[in-house]
Amino acid sequence: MPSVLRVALPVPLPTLFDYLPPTTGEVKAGSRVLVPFGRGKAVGVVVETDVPANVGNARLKRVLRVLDDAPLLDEALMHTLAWAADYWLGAPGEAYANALPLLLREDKPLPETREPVWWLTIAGQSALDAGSRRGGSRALLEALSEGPMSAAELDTSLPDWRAAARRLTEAGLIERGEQSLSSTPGPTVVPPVLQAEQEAAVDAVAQAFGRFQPFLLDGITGSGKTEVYLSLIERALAQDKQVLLLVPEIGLAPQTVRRLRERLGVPVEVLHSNLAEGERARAWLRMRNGEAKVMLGTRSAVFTPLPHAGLIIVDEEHDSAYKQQEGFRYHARDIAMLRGRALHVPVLLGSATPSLESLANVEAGRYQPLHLRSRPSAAHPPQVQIVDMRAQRLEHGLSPAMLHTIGETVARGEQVLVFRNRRGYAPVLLCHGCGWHADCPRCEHPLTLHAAWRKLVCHHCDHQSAVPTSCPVCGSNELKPQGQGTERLEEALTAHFPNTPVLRIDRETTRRRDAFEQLLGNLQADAPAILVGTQMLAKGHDLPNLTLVALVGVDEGLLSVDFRASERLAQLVVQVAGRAGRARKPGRVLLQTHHPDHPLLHSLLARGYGAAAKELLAERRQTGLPPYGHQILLRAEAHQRAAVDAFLSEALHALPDLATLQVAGPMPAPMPLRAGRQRGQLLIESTTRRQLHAAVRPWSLQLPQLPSARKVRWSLDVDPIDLY
Ligand SMILES: Nc1ncnc2c1ncn2[C@@H]1O[C@H](COP(=O)(O)OP(=O)(O)OP(=O)(O)O)[C@@H](O)[C@H]1O
Ligand SMILES: [Zn+2]
Repeated sequence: MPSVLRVALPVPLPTLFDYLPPTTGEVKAGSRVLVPFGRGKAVGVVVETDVPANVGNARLKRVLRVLDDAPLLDEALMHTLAWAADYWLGAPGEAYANALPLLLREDKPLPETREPVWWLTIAGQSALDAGSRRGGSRALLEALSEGPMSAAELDTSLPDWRAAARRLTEAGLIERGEQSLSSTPGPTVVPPVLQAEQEAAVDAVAQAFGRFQPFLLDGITGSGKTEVYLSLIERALAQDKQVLLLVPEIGLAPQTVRRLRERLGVPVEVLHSNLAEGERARAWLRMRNGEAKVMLGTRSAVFTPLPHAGLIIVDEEHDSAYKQQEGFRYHARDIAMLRGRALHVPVLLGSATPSLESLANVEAGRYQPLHLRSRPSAAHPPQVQIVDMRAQRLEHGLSPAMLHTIGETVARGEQVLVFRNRRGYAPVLLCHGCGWHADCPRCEHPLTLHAAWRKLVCHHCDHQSAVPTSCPVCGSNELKPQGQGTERLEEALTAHFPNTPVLRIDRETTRRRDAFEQLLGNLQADAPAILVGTQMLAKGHDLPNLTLVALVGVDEGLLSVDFRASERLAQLVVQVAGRAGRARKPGRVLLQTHHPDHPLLHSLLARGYGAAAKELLAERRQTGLPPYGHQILLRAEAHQRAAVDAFLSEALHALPDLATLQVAGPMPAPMPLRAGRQRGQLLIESTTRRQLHAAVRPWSLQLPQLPSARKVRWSLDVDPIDLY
């Protein structure tokens, strides 16, 4: 057998591919290579070198070109990726592809790591003096008249600058060049003096520098977790080490970047899906080269190379955004742990509402707990009060008590957050004559009415249709919106409080880049306002004049069949409530419900998240559910129900019949039809992870060979967080 290179290619197949090495030169694991693949070419990552081939000589092809002289992915990262691909039972090639920004998965030279900057040309200066340009172009000329600016700077000061930059570059009025990052000013903000508990947390983590140790920083909302991160980042920087800070959402990034830049006085790299590909690749490479020290990013940033690793931080570690829901279905919190272990650095998870998984890890002694129990800048965390909605006359879903308190708050000149986790005007359009309601034809789920768009929209598959003027069944024209979405609440609150600005913040109003920041920027710090929004508003924002949080319509979470629904609801309630009273003014939280006696609400409100989480954990232990039991979910979908059933039953037959495995299904998915596809699943559980993997790993390789596998789309989800 000839010795070959084993290469990961970005295809959804459970294998690596063998290629003959190039005729000259040496290739190292972690380097990218261009190889012939199918009828074309592909860029892959060399996983192993000098291994005996798995296939016969005749079928082996030779690598076309080696793209990297030195490995792009270092040994520690390669090791983590191999482990992760095996654990999540993904296609290994997809795991390696996830680790690289898109631009680095192409057959192109590595981009320059210096940041592009724009400056005025002489012609540009004259155009500005002559006042010959208007609008965005003029704004950009004016901004650059002060001196060159980088993309990142322009992003913060002139959100819509890109189109103008293109026009002005073409007209020769501005020019693009590159500048290295050394010219960042030092810190501009003085850190607060840490409180004793913050200090203790910082010391504990700092003492673990240089070795792997997981920590869970369990600190109430507003307790200063971010200050703990900042102080630790400073300590790591003082030792010339790199830090990776993960946040769950892009929405949190701009605020946090600003806070980091002001405090640390070093360049802070950013990596999230809203960036241009070039910027993502540059940020990744600057960390890889060691030029940059701090990386702030969302889920996929967990793969950032850290040649001088000092610390990994996962903020809001309970957030489900850390789980990738397609392709390589990894969990970034778990990858962070793997990386910490491989790099010998501490990993700090932080949350006001830790996941039950992390709490169980503390209980088992695997994670060291750290606590922050008070708010340094406020007297008390806000109290949550229940508003019983039963038998109340509701005005667009708002009870009189709720409206009254909102009125009092804005009359004092303070701000209110009305939380409703549903976009649109109303979740259902119902015929008052016969009871018909508008359903998505592709999902058989109610369509959401969007009043401003005059459309019915499916929130599961995006199917859209016109709003009927009369009922298609009985012809009645009494079609009534049922229930409230944020759009309807905005309308109702605007009508009820005509003199107070009402701002809606949800996926629709924040579609544009930076819209979220701008909306919040429009809030005057000392003036009254009502914010209406979805969970985008649940976390990470500090609005000092916000003193009332009103939660409406969280009852769905109390009634859900998903075993994680209670945990999610508890987290959401506590996080949203945490937005109230963060500065000196005391905060209040009202929760409006039809189930005032629900046990979860009771323990949550009477004894707090920690106590509620303990009860939920006890239930999970009793029922053998995660984190005490372990699950792998096989999902399948097809246009025909019969194809789904056939595949799942063949899959079930192929599964070894072991006493250590419990199998549920085949069964329809909780949402049996979605976007016109029939969906089904098979849930495999075991009390030990090892046994579960030992059984499922060989089985997963059999699945593509099953006769019915070609007729369905299927996927395996290890530790699924959504069973739908
Ligand atoms: N030691 C301190 N002294 C004074 N103010 C502090 C101190 N630590 C934090 N703060 C302030 O308290 C507020 C909340 O802090 P921070 O944003 O770090 O909390 P957090 O725990 O990350 O919040 P959340 O989880 O709710 O987003 C901020 O305005 C911060 O500047
Ligand atoms: Zn649909």
